[in-house]
Amino acid sequence: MPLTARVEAHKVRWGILGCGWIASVFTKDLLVDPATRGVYDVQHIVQAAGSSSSLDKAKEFLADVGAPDSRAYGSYGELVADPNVDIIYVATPHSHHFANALLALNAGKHVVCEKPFTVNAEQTKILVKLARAKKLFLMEAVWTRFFPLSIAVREYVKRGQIGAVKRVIADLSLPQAPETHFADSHRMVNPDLAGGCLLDLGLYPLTWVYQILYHTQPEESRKAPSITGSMNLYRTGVDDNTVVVCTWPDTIGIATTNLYVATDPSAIGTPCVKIQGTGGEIQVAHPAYRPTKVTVIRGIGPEAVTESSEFPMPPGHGTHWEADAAARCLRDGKLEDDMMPLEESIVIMEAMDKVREISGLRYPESIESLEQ
Ligand SMILES: NC(=O)C1=CN([C@@H]2O[C@H](COP(=O)(O)OP(=O)(O)OC[C@H]3O[C@@H](n4cnc5c(N)ncnc54)[C@H](OP(=O)(O)O)[C@@H]3O)[C@@H](O)[C@H]2O)C=CC1
Ligand SMILES: O=C1OC[C@@H](O)[C@H](O)[C@H]1O
Repeated sequence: MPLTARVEAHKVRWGILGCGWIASVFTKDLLVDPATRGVYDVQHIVQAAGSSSSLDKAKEFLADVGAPDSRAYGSYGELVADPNVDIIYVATPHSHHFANALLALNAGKHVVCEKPFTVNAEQTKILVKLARAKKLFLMEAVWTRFFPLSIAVREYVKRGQIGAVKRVIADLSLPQAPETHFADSHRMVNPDLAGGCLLDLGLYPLTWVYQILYHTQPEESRKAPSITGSMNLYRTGVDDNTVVVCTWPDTIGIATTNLYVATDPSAIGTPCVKIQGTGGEIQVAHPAYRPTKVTVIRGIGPEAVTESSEFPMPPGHGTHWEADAAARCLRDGKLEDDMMPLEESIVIMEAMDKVREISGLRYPESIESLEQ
């Protein structure tokens, strides 16, 4: 038994806001015994779930995920008012994150909010300011950052194992031609729900660009890059093909996303992230949001040494690591997590704002609104 097992685990009581697909994945992950991933210092309790549709939906959700005895609510307002809930997980469409996170913070709850944090950077800044004023924990749920694989890759880069990184190319393209995959009302392509591939999928290649080229820098010397980019717009007006170019003084990151082509067309684990240094390259196998394999190529040319490492997923889908990180912050009285700092969420939101501005993609005023 590990030494840490003797210390009582810190228990965190979660309230799930919105009973859709990712809420189900996340809640099931909360219910996985943390010991199965070597975690002994925190534990998760699914205290309650709230649905804006109906009480029955919340009850069915809880029964389906395996928490039938947890408290069900037929509104988000009732959920955030539950005194037995410590932290709210916001799992609604992009368009609703700002209002839902505000609701939870104003009710005095800590918040983990699904990606992208909000529709635009100004909304994120308002949430950050409010959370700080109320001394509440706040985090964007970019689960990939918390994977042991991501931590290892950041370490390789920091230790200079591939020399100076001169370029990161990252892609998340899923062949889901919207004409055949999504009704125009679906959250992926519906402007009223802040759809489009940049906010939904592009956030992952951007995550790779930033967690390598920005996050690995000492905090005090992190600088936002200059941003340019381009988009194709689908018939509903949201993007279905986007490129973001992030330029720092001595390195460049390119993040791409597309709803028609595939990063990994023959499903052989094609690299979705290429971290290219003066002394080699790190390749992360598709998919950028849930990778399990990394290849490090040391050297360049015939002498190069190639080594692949697998990072098998422990029981669960993989969103549990971000939950563990949030729980530790609550235990330690920290208001944000070092792996997904609030300032970095803002910088990435600003990059997405910039490309939307260049390409003329603006969502309806009601959801771009800063009104609280
Ligand atoms: N981390 C990850 O891997 C993933 C993250 N996501 C993110 O999670 C969020 C939700 O995505 P997903 O779970 O796929 O979406 P779903 O459509 O499956 O679920 C969203 C839920 O939000 C609630 N909701 C509130 N208002 C609306 C509205 N106007 N229209 C539709 N739903 C509404 C509904 O729950 P109720 O009726 O109970 O209130 C609905 O079930 C997005 O931000 C997305 O980017 C999505 C997939 C994977
Ligand atoms: O976050 C996500 O990751 C996986 C995708 O399939 C999904 O659309 C997206 O929201």
